[in-house]
Amino acid sequence: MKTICVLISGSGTNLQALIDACANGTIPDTRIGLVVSNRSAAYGLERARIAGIATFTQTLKSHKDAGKTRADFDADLASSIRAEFAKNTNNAALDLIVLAGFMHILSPVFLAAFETTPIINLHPALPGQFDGANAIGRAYEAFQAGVVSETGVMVHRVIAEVDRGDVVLVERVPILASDTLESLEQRIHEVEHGIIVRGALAILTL
Ligand SMILES: Nc1nc2c(c(=O)[nH]1)N[C@@H](CN(C=O)c1ccc(C(=O)N[C@@H](CCC(=O)O)C(=O)O)cc1)CN2
Ligand SMILES: NCC(=O)N[C@@H]1O[C@H](COP(=O)([O-])[O-])[C@@H](O)[C@H]1O
Repeated sequence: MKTICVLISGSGTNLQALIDACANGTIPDTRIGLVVSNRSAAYGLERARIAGIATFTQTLKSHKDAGKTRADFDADLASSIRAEFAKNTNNAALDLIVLAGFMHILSPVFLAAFETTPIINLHPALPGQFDGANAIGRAYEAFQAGVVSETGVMVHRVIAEVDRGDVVLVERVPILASDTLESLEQRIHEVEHGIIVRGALAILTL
């Protein structure tokens, strides 16, 4: 049995895709041992609770209010993940960390704490294009400006440089002249829900 940890910040539709894939065997012999959010209002936390998955929340605001730095946040996040994961999985091995819409840039402090655990991220852009937040909106604007003719979604390994880790999987997504930002977002989200499952499976079966 493989055991994974999923980090989220929002609605958790990609988390739900992973929950469903583990439940229906698309990702065989695998369970999600812990869901972690940096936002207490993330609906993905409710999705986890409905699925009977342990959750943990740590917000940057709470650390800043306590006079702590981003480095403190990342160090505390790493140690909390290890402790909460062990507590909720009976000390299972942590086989994979998946960033599923996790909107916090992880520092080398965090990455060093998990140097033997693969960490992957879902990013709604093609490699080398639109790194960072709001990638879909920037791709849409670039299309309107005639700079790009398509966009995509990738799953990549997480390194210190944001969205520049080795690509695990990538899928191109067309942008249509008739597209609104909302229709493009919908098309991209549908691709995300598949590629995040295939990306996790690719790493778990190495
Ligand atoms: N070290 C890494 N950390 C993260 C990566 C990565 O590749 N390396 N991927 C991101 C996910 N992501 C894009 O895929 C991303 C998310 C958020 C941001 C960002 O600018 N975050 C701001 C806060 C934004 C907010 O709270 O709304 C910040 O961290 O200050 C950039 C890229 C996850 N982390
Ligand atoms: N840089 C990463 C990034 O921008 N991720 C974005 O966060 C959303 C999370 O949705 P979800 O909470 O419904 O899974 C995803 O749709 C993805 O586009």
